[in-house]
Formats: sequence, C-alpha cells, structure tokens
Amino acid sequence: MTDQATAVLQALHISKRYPGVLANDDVSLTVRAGEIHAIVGENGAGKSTLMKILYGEDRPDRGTLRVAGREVRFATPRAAIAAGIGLVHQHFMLADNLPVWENVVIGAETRRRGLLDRPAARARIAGIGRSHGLTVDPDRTVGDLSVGERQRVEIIKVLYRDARVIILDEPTAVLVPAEVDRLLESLRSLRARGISVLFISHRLDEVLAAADRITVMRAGRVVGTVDRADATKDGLAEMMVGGRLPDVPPRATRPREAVGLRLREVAAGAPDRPPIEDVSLTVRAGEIVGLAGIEGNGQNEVLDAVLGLLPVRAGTIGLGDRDVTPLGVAERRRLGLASIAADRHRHGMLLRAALWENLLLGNERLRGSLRSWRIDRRAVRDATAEVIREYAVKAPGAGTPAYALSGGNQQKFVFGREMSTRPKVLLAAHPTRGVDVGAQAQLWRHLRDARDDGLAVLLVSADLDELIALSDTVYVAFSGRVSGPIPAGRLTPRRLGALMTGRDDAEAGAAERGASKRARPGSAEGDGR
Ligand SMILES: Nc1ncnc2c1ncn2[C@@H]1O[C@H](COP(=O)(O)OP(=O)(O)OP(=O)(O)O)[C@@H](O)[C@H]1O
Repeated sequence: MTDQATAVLQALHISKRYPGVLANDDVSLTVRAGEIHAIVGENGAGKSTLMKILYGEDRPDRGTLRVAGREVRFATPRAAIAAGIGLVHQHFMLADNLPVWENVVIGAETRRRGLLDRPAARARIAGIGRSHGLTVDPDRTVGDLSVGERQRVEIIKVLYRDARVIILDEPTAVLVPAEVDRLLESLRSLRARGISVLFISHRLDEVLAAADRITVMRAGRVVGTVDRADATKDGLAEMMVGGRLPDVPPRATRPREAVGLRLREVAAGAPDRPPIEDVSLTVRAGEIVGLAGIEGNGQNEVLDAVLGLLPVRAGTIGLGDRDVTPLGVAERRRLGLASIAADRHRHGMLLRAALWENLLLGNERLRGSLRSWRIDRRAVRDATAEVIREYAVKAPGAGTPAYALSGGNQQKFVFGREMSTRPKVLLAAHPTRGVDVGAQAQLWRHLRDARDDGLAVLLVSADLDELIALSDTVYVAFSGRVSGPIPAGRLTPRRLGALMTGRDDAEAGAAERGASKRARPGSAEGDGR
C-alpha cells in the first residue's frame, strides 16, 4: 500500500524559522494508520518544533498538514484535537488538586454536552483503562499519583477525546524500567486498535523495541525514515550524527579518605512532601554515589535537605568537615555545594532570562562581582560563552533567552553552569534527562573527570543504566528511608528496579546482603570506606 492510502497524518515540506535558526527545513513525515512511529535526532535537530506544528501549538512558515488526505490548518491545539490529534507533553499538564476523572473530562465534556456526567465519564475512563492497560483509579487525586500513573492519565485524556494519532514527547525519560515495559505494552495495544503513535525518544534500545518505523532528523531536516527491520542502533546513530555512537568505558576509581558529604540520621519534611526518616549516607571526595528510588520515596527530599530547601528536624548534614545543618542555601553553596535540579523549569532556569543571567543563578562568586561597584558584565558573558563552548550547547550566544534553546540544550547549559562553579559536592538529579546519546556520553565524561579530580557526587536518576554505570555505590530510597550502600558492580537495572519497589527478590537480596556484611542497611557508616 502507498503512503497516501494509509496516511492518517502528514506533514509536507514544512519549514519553520526562529530568530537565527531554521528549526524545520522542508520537513516531510507520514504517519500511517495503526503504526508506532519514532522520531530520533540530536538535541536541537527540530523534533519538538515539528511536534508543536503537528499539534497546532506553533504554525509553520511554509508547508502543509494533511489528516486522512485532507489539508488542514491548526490555529490552536483545540483544532488539532478536533481533527483527532492528541499530544502528551513531557511536563504533564494536569491539575494536581483534582481527581483523575475530572482531569480527563474537563474541556471535553463541557464542550460536548455542556455538563459533567460523572458516572458516564468514570465508566468510560475505566473502559479505556481496561482496553489498553492504562489502569488508574478515577477517584484518586492526581497529586497523589506516581509519575507513571500521571502519564497514564494524560494518555487516557487524549483517548477520551477520540484521538486517532497520539504524539508523545520523550515518554520514557521519566519512567523506571518496569513502567517503560508497561507503557510500551499500552502503545502496542493502541496500535492493535488502529490508533497511531508518534513518539520522540533518545533511547535507541526502546525505539528499536517499540517502533514500526523510525524517522531520523538532523539539523532541521529529515535524514530518512527506516523500517524497524532495517534499523540498527549504529545505523541510526550514523544517520543522527554522521558517526558512530561514542563509547564511554568505565574507569576504576579510588575514592579518597576525605568526606565530601555526610548525612547522619537525618529526618526532614514539609507539609506537602513525603517525610524522610533516619537517613545516613556518606559521599567521599572522588566518589559518585547513586540514590535510587521511585518518585515519591524520598530521594528528592534527601537532595533538598542537603541543599537547604527542606527543614531538617533531626540529625546532621556535613559538607567536608563543616556541620552545615543550621546554614541556608547560599551559605552552603559558598562552601562548594552545587545542584542540577530535577525540574529545570521550576528550579533550574529562568526561561525568559538570557543565558548570562541564568549563569548567575546560584553562582555566589559571579554574583559577588555584580554586587560590587563595577559590575563585571564582561566576565559573566565570558563565563557564559565558556559554558556554551565546553558543554557544546547549541545557542547563538550568551544573550539568547533560555526558552529559545531546545530541551536537551537547556539541560546541557544547567549542567555546565553548575560544574563551572567548581563545586566540591554536586547534587545531580537526572543530569542527562532529555539529552541525546552523544551529549550524554560527553556529560558522563565531564562527571567522571570531575570525580577523578576529587568531586563528591550524589546522583539521582530515573535512568537506571545511567545510575549503575556512573555510580561507585548505590543507596536505595524506599518509603522515606534509605538503605545501602551496594557496590554498583553488583547491580543490574532489573535488580535495582526490584529493590526500588521494596521487593527483596532472591537476586536483589543477595546483592544487598553482600553489601550489608559491611554496612547495615540504613547506615552507611559501617563499611569503613
Ligand atoms: N521559541 C523558540 N525561539 C527561538 N528558537 C527556538 C525556539 N524553539 C526552538 N528553537 C530552536 O529551534 C531548534 C530546534 O529546536 P527543537 O526544540 O525542535 O529541537 P529538538 O530536536 O526537539 O531538541 P531536544 O532533543 O533537545 O528536545 C533549536 O536550535 C532551538 O534552539
């Protein structure tokens, strides 16, 4: 069958220019009925721009869209939804204080019938859930749901509006392996019903596991679309970057004696945050310590307590040989603490501000230069240009506003900014989220080099391959408590995933017991490292 015959959604010769960049350059893409179609490409290649155009969030300068062969123009996402196109953003767009069912029906029901028919809505949500493995209790409040459950709500929301094409922006970036498997199952189930799935991903293994066809973008253009049967990881990388995937061999390390960060029996909490209890862990200079955990089990709270954002009720936090428990965020930063925040939009960046202004956030040394009589803007701009260069951030210059960077390039900038403060201790939450495979390898190299030079890193990552590959040892957060350390060499993603759900299956148990000979779970102090 020809593309024309089966095409449910088509972009034809789409071009879109932003100031200084041709983000989409004569891009054509066909999504067939009932296929899973992946879009891959380096950071800044133009993937999100194309998705925004397909969903009516942005308008092309040139080119046309067709739905089932008919030309359409989407002035708004509403028009796209009416034409059967739905999109799930990476940053979920749900109201935390409302129950699932209201989140799903708001907008859809009121538009159709002018009123909310709660029993009918709940029944329909349950039906969609059963059909596609998207189970979630319609009466639960969204704020209480896990990341995986929220994503299911977003997908249900799209299906509730009768979407024929569902677009997902890096849907697996926030999920742990078991949830990824579950999501891919749901996508296959949608395909079986003739619904088309278009998804962006940087994880080539998942792309090869799930997609029927794969479109590769590079520098605003489509390099090609390949059938799954003809695709390999190296072949895709070749198309994406014009070269082979970088290989980052792990290196043996020797942590130093000096302590970078030490928590002793820390308890902390705030009204809207899960409490942490009795958390003890040590990160030595020259060591990367992983802190694994499913969202909501306390790992983010541990990071926030160390940073000084979450009040500590009991216990102590030490940076080097200083007890910093009573100190504020700025003082801790002055002592050499840096942080790559989990949510770069809420805590990491001011999107409307220029990159040089973003460089100043939390940089006590450079801020000092601004407070003095002679504002050294030049030094700040030079430092910004240095981060852009060293971390290969695709941006026109230091004056570019942060929102004009692609997601992966924003992440690289935040990473580089924090490293540029030359910290002694780094809190790294999902440090490579959204960056392409080449950039990930580069950021890993930066982290390992800094570690070898004596940096102490406490790492949280939803990417368990990354957590295991980078960490020397790993702790596991579960229900607000932390156990470990476990040598990373004894872990596989599956085993670690089991420990994160509180399951102590045979393999995982063996790994933990091996580590426990030296350290009682819950205490990091006993292993004499
Ligand atoms: N609102 C905007 N203003 C100016 N430039 C923009 C804007 N949005 C995107 N760009 C630029 O367009 C190009 C393509 O960005 P896009 O977000 O589509 O890339 P991407 O392939 O999705 O990248 P990533 O993998 O990092 O998410 C980039 O150079 C980016 O800086």
